[in-house]
Amino acid sequence: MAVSEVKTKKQTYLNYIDGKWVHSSTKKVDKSINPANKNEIVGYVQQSNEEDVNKAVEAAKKAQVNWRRLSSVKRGEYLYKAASELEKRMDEIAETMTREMGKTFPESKGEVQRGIAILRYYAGEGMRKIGDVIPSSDSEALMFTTRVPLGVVGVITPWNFPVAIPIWKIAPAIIYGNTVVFKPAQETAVTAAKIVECLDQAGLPAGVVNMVTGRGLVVGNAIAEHPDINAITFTGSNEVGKTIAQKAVARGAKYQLEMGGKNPVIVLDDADLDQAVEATVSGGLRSTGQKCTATSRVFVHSNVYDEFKEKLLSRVKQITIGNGLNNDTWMGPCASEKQLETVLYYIRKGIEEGATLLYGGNRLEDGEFKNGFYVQPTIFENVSPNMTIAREEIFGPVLALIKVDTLEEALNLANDTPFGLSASIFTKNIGNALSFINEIEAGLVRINEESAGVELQAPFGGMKQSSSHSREQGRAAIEFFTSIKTVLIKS
Ligand SMILES: NC(=O)c1ccc[n+]([C@@H]2O[C@H](COP(=O)([O-])OP(=O)(O)OC[C@H]3O[C@@H](n4cnc5c(N)ncnc54)[C@H](O)[C@@H]3O)[C@@H](O)[C@H]2O)c1
Ligand SMILES: O=CCCC(=O)C(=O)O
Repeated sequence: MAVSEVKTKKQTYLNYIDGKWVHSSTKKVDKSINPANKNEIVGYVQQSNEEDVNKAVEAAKKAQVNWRRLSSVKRGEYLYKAASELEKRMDEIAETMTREMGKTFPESKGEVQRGIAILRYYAGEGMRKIGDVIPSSDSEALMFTTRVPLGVVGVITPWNFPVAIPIWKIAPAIIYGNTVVFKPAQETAVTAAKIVECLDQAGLPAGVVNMVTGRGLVVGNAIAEHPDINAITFTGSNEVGKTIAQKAVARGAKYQLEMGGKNPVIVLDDADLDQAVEATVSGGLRSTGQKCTATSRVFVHSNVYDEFKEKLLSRVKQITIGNGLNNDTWMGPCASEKQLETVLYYIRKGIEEGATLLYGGNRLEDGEFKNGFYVQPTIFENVSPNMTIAREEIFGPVLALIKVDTLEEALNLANDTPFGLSASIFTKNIGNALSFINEIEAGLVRINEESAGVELQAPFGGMKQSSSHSREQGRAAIEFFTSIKTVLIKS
């Protein structure tokens, strides 16, 4: 909700433009609230407009030349310092993340640790090679490739990994010599401001990273359309991603999209069922199912279906739900009321379309849950491939069990989706594992491991409509954030 001229003891977080913390031109702020208790305000964040984006782009453009002329080794030193700043504030920032979007404190802390490791990884990247010598057909010539930054990069991020995703975009962008205009999800803009504080504390030159918070339709759109933003890296929904791609193409900007998933797990009859159950629960329900890599569809071989189902139900019944700051909470609330409504919509849809609700399905509203956006972990069976819950991304703690008789049937059904982000199989048979690796349409292929979880040094991204076919993280990031120059020198 927009609040004008708020007078409050809660901290108001500002935009960060040209090395300074500044109010937005609108003088309006949004409340960032705690999904575990909607009456708790975590902070106020700027509700910015196009004018603020213009100022940020101007600052980023001005900073770009000096930044790109600095050696990448020197640029890396700023990232090492930012990592140390983040490390000093690990608990505080993890707590803010839990308060702002609900994931449990240990998960938040793990994510901040991941952010620190990403910063250090890309700091080291400043010392790695950026080109190759290629033989020329002219024996008198030297031919090689080098890489140059793209210029100003727009970074647009979602709320579900409010530390890791911004850092895995901003760190490679700046190590390769780009400057950044960063627009975090408004739901987690306080956490984002704290990351930017760490970059500021690291002494990053003014204008290298700028942050403008606000609504997607206003600030995000202004970034997508700005003629001086040379590239946009976006993570979020398919709906928004596609509009950004169209706007980028229309003005010749480079773009990168990481979007949704409908991630399958296949459990064959030779699987270790305890391992498969644990991975399904962890991959599907941690972070309240709000990961693009979350398990959503579980294809179980008919020979072990009943046993798997019983084990799964008994494990899910042990899940403790509550405020993510409580030590004994395993699953926190949905990140927002909107997200809770989306999850409840899909649960209703599943029931209406004839799936069998095996467990959960309800909002929790009594006692400690009264003011939060809590939903039970939910399991459906008798889900047919054409049902909405088998086709659309839910982004909540909902699993659909589907019985199959063969690996081939499981693969056909698993691939029957527009998405292709992550996929797992549980089997002890190497032949089945190899068939899965070859046939599954997913960017992340996991054998006897949950569908969620990403290693920062490895390429990350999806096939089909889960991504724009590029990859983030690890060395793969260089492909998006730089342009290749092929140089030929002759005396
Ligand atoms: N593949 C991945 O790596 C990955 C990771 C995390 C989340 N996601 C996806 O993100 C979605 C959930 O996140 P969300 O609800 O924040 O997504 P979203 O698309 O609503 O928002 C993402 C970002 O885009 C901004 N935005 C919204 N409308 C915009 C517009 N018209 N123009 C420009 N920017 C706009 C938002 O303010 C936010 O910063 C899910 O679909 C999930 O699968 C994907
Ligand atoms: O939500 C998308 C990112 C997924 C991720 O980082 C993970 O699965 O750990």
